[in-house]
Amino acid sequence: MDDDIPTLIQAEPTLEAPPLEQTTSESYTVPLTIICGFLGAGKSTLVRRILSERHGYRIAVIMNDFGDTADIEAKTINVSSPDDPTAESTEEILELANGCLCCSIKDSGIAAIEKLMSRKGAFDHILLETTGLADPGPIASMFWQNEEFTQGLGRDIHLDGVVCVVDAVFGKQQVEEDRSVVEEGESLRQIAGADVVLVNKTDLVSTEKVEDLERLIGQINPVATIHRTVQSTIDLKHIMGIDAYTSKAASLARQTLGRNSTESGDCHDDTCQDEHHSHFHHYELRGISSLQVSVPTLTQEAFDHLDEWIRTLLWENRLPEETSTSADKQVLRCKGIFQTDSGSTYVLQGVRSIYEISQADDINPDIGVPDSGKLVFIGKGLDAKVRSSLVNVVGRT
Ligand SMILES: Nc1nc2c(ncn2[C@@H]2O[C@H](COP(=O)(O)OP(=O)(O)OP(=O)(O)O)[C@@H](O)[C@H]2O)c(=O)[nH]1
Repeated sequence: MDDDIPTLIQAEPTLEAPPLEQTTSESYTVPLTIICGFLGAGKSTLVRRILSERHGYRIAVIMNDFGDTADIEAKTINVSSPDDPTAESTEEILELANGCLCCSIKDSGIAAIEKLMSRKGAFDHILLETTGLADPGPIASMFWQNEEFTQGLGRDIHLDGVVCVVDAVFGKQQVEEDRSVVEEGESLRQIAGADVVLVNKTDLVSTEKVEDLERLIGQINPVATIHRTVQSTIDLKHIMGIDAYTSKAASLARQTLGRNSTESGDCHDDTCQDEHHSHFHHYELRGISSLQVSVPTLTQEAFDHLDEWIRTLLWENRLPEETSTSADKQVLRCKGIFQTDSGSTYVLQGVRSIYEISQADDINPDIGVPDSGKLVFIGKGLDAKVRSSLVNVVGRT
């Protein structure tokens, strides 16, 4: 494949779209959204819509190949390099009629993104479509808090969120029957790693079936926002600019974590025996489950213990009180919001072994201070022992 970058003609947005978060400062980085989803769930439909609709956003879409865009009219197909116009045609980047760019990722994702970034300014947001079988975790951690990445491409890009498209017709069956990997299905990992889940093809099933699937998704991933879609039609503000990996997401974190606690009946009492309350519904599928614990205001000492607890579990696959590591314990995603007695609010974000606890800097006074914090861990082997260990740590106030 030719390494040169084709010339692009800069296009203005066709419609006035709400501005995506952007500043003119040098430190501005382009948000990147990862789109994953079950086979046949509607990922290409979503991408095709984004590439052809007059939504007014300038989005660069990176996809596995251009096959899916064959029926989309490209405004310009740039096949030669500005430095070497005789260079062989590669069709690496297409500019589409609505101002979006489409970039192939046939060989290496990073190479495609590097090429794309030389066009920074021609687009405001990157969508990266993964194959139907991809687990988004390793891809997300490549773009988030990865030192090598941060020193290179990461200067220009930040991870905005992970969107998973789920088939409303076969979603439940796919989750329950997926045995592409022994013991742990990829579809489970896709839901576990998502910040937003689109339950697509809701035109084909009853409301009861959609609700049933949403319950299942909520049990696997209690912190993801779920939207119902037909033909993957969604207001793009729900999947872009969600800023799911920064402390700016405090309001969002509070919404999703708070929402879950109301909907699932979590009473914030870890000793509660009420079987209707979510923390006693230990839902587990092929070892993957979620663990939710409410957190009182923490002292600095308890904060330090919590940090150590998270570090030990994520990095060493064990609890601090255990001596041996266990491959059966693995955190795929964690999220949380809590306060300390110094009056600060902190947001926890984690993807696999990488995590960050950052001070929330956008507390919206209208939302108010939560009466209780919350931590959510999604992964393997998060059983009652792990739960009581965590409760013990955050209880040391
Ligand atoms: N009835 C109905 N059909 C849909 C909907 N969304 C997508 N489809 C159809 O479902 C089929 C699969 O959609 P795609 O968008 O290709 O799915 P995909 O996730 O990209 O598939 P893979 O790339 O093979 O994993 C296509 O025939 C779509 O037209 C929907 O909301 N309702």
